[in-house]
Amino acid sequence: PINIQWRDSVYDPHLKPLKIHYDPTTCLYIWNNGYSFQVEFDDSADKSVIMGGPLENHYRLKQFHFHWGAINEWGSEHMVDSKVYPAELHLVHWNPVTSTSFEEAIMENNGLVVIGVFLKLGAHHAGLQKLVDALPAVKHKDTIVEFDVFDPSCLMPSCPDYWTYDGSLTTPPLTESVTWIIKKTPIEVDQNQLEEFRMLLFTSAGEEEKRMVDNFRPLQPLMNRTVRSSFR
Ligand SMILES: CCCCCNS(=O)(=O)c1cc(S(N)(=O)=O)ccc1C(=O)O
Ligand SMILES: [Zn+2]
Repeated sequence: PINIQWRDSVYDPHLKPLKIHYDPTTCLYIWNNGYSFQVEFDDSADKSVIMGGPLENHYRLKQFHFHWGAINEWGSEHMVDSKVYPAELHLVHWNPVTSTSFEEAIMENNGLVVIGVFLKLGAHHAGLQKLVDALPAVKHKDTIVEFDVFDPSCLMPSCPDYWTYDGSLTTPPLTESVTWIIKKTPIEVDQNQLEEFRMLLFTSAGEEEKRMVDNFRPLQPLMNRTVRSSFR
C-alpha cells in the first residue's frame, strides 16, 4: 500500500469509467481466515465482473475483505496526502483471459485487479449491515458461514473518480501482479459497524483471545511508480 500524493498523480484522459456488473447470487460464504474476514464468490463464470477503467479486458470477482484499526485514527492500507481512514475495503478480481484460475493469476503480470474503497466514520451503512450481522458467526479463525445473496456494488461510492497504479498484494506472496484501483470518495459507516469489525478474533476457538484489529500492512515507498487519476 502507498501514500497517494494527489499532486504526484497524473491525470490520464484515456482512463475510461470503471464498469461493474456484480451478480448477487454468485455470493457464496463469509469466513474468518485469521487475517481478515472474507466474502467469497463463485468465479467459475463471467457473472460478477469489472471492466473499463485502466483494464484491457474483464476481470472476475473472487473475494472481498477489509483492513481496519483498533481505533478510528488509523486502519486503511492506503493513504491520501497522508490522510488515513479507519478502514479500507478490497475487492479482489482475477484475469480469466490470461489465467485459468485465481491461483494462477496471482503469479501473472496484470493477473489481479484490487478495487480499494475507503471507509470513514459517519452515517449508518444499510448495505454493510447485512454483512455486519453475520460477523458474530465468524468470530474465530477458520469459521465460516453461508452468505447467499449480497451485492457488493452497494459498497461502492457513487462518485466515479479513482486513482490507479501497478502494485502488489499486501499479503504473501506479495507478488507484483496487482492493478490497484483506489476510489477517491470514501463510503460512510457508523461507529457500531466499525466496532463489530473489532469484535472479530485473530485466534481460533479455545485459544487465548486476540482481537482482530490493525490488520493492515505498513506503507511501502512508491519507488518510480506513477499514480494515474481518472479525474482532474
Ligand atoms: C493462495 C495465496 C493467496 C494470496 C493472495 N490471496 S488474495 O485473496 O489475493 C488476498 C489479497 C489481499 S490484498 N490486501 O488485497 O492484497 C489480502 C489477503 C488475501 C488473502 O488471500 O487472504
Ligand atoms: Zn486487502
